Amino acid sequence: MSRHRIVRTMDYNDEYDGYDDVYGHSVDDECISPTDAQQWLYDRARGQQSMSAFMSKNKDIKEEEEDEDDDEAYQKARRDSDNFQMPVLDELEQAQLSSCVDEVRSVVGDAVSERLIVETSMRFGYDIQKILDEILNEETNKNEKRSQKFKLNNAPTTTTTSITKAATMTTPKPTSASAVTTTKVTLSTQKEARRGFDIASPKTPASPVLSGRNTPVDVSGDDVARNAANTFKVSKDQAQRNAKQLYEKERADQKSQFHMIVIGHVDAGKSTLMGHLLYDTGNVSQRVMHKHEQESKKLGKQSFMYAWVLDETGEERARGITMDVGQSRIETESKIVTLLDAPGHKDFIPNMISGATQADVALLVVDATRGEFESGFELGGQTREHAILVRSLGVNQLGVVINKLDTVGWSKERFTEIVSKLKAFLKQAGFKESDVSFTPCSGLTGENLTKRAQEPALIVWYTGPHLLEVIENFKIPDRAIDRPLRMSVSDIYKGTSSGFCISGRIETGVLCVNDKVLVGASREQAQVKALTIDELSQSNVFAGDQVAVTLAGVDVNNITVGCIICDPQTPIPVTTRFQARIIVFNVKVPITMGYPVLLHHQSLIEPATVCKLTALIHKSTGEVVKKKPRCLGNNSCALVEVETSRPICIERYADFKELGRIMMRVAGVTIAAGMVTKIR
Ligand SMILES: Nc1nc2c(ncn2[C@@H]2O[C@H](COP(=O)(O)OP(=O)(O)OP(=O)(O)O)[C@@H](O)[C@H]2O)c(=O)[nH]1
Repeated sequence: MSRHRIVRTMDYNDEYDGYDDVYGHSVDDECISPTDAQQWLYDRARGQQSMSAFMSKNKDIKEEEEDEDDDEAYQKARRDSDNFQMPVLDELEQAQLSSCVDEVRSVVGDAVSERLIVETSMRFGYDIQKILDEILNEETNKNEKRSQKFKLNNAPTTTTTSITKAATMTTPKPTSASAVTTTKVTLSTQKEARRGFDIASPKTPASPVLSGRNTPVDVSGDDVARNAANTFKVSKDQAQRNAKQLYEKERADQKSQFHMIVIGHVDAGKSTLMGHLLYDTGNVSQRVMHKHEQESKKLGKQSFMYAWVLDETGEERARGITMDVGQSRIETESKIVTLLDAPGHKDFIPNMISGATQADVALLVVDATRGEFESGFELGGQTREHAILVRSLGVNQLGVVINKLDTVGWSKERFTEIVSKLKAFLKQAGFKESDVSFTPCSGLTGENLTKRAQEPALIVWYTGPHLLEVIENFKIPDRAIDRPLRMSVSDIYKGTSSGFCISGRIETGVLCVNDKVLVGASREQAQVKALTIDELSQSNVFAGDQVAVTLAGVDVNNITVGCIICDPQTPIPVTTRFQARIIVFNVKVPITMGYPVLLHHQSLIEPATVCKLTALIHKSTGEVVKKKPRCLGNNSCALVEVETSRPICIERYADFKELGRIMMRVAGVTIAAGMVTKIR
């Protein structure tokens, strides 16, 4: 079984709309994630040997100087707050008011008086958007006046920095004494001023969430212009090729293929289920299975013997969790299915996303054990987040596996309870009822995997298909074979012959040996020397295929994971700025202008900022509800502009659905998903 970053296809006909209503509830997580903790907490393991050493290293940090005007404003706000008497309200209004005050405070910090927040909240009927608008506008006006006064007083020597600084307010400071980072909302009237806080670039090391990923090489505008100015000559054969005809000729008599990702909360039993399925379908020999059994027994981990088929690394086996996407293949009567076993632990969600970008369909595995389903689904687990992520990435067929039913005595009631909860959620998440199935099974005992149910307690109420039939019944998504070539690179490695290899998925079009292609944002030209699928040499590969390509004529340093290979005759746009329609679903601090994020696009992870909030839009109708909102909270739908630190290859969703989807993550949490509407 191999392990790598794999492939995806999707149903191009299906629209993105209609599943966004649930985003607000999707990925709640009350606990602090390890990545958050890293940001805020003192950590001995990070080389801070002792608290005294830590303190002495940091003793030179100067307290931030406050501008006199800021100080004056702050003192005024304090006096105002100190003298303010809370109005007498009934219980309900009191609760509305205090939650409003808390939320406003989390955006504006301490520099605004309690009186102003309370009065504005009551004036605007506790509508948080209007209240923030009013308060922030008022502050901006004040700052404008202040900076004009400042300009008059300092007319000849005014500098941008001094004005920006005069108008800076600090937003919620972490309560931990050891916290060293401050989040800022800048109310400057200067256009070029940015709001937000710095995040580590993925270039900086070694968080597990970024492992194995590269960001694009730094491409200067000159390089792009020079390469774009080149005229790319392709052969007559490449220029005039009829991709559909070629596909018919080559693939008509072959079994259709698709990629299936297996997702779900940690320990739901995904690897065990897939390992057992592979064994029962004859894809794992008895000898190998016996070896896993003996070795896992020695370590006292026999219950993981099937999981070991896909969890191949020592660390995964020792920890009993999947860390990267494991890949394998099964053949059914009419189909060849590539299985992608995703990690369930939230620290490895970027790996799961990378796998999901390559999947055509998904199996969502849930643990039926009492308490376990609830912690995966209701208590901030990954069941919801995974389902929403795969849907955001275009997967629209979902097989739900109600697993470990042996732990609840094959109870029909438990099965029905779980199905009804998931049905409602998945519908809101945008899955059509007809594209979702529910199958009871046990990955450990093998019940209902490849044979119809045998277990007496199950057959009394279940007569439906077994898991292999469910997989067999997935519809093959349309392949965009007659579109221009786009291939997203998910891995780069040294080939056996000359040149080097890239692997990834052909998103659209066709690619043939000897074709000329453009590589990544630098648009350097390269030639295809060889093509393989599952190590078998090919002359032509098509949309939907996961391939390895040997390239020549290009500098390996100009290719990175996440970059796109395209057709020289219709190159992919390269940009640092684009507009997207996003749905915000899990932000601790509302998104304001300058909000830093990690942008996920296919396998690319790139630091970016939300540089403009263009409009709040209605989730269902798409109408503009409000132009230029000041901030975006959970569950809001908006048009925003995103700026990346380096040029990236991206498409509009309307042109290439498969390359027009994005996701934004902050501190290990997915905060928004959306689609690209304009490229600047
Ligand atoms: N009783 C019972 N236990 C199961 C079943 N399936 C898996 N398990 C146990 O659940 C534990 C976790 O199984 P895994 O297959 O590693 O779970 P996973 O979802 O792949 O875990 P991650 O990939 O790390 O998220 C192991 O101890 C399995 O033996 C089942 O159907 N019944």
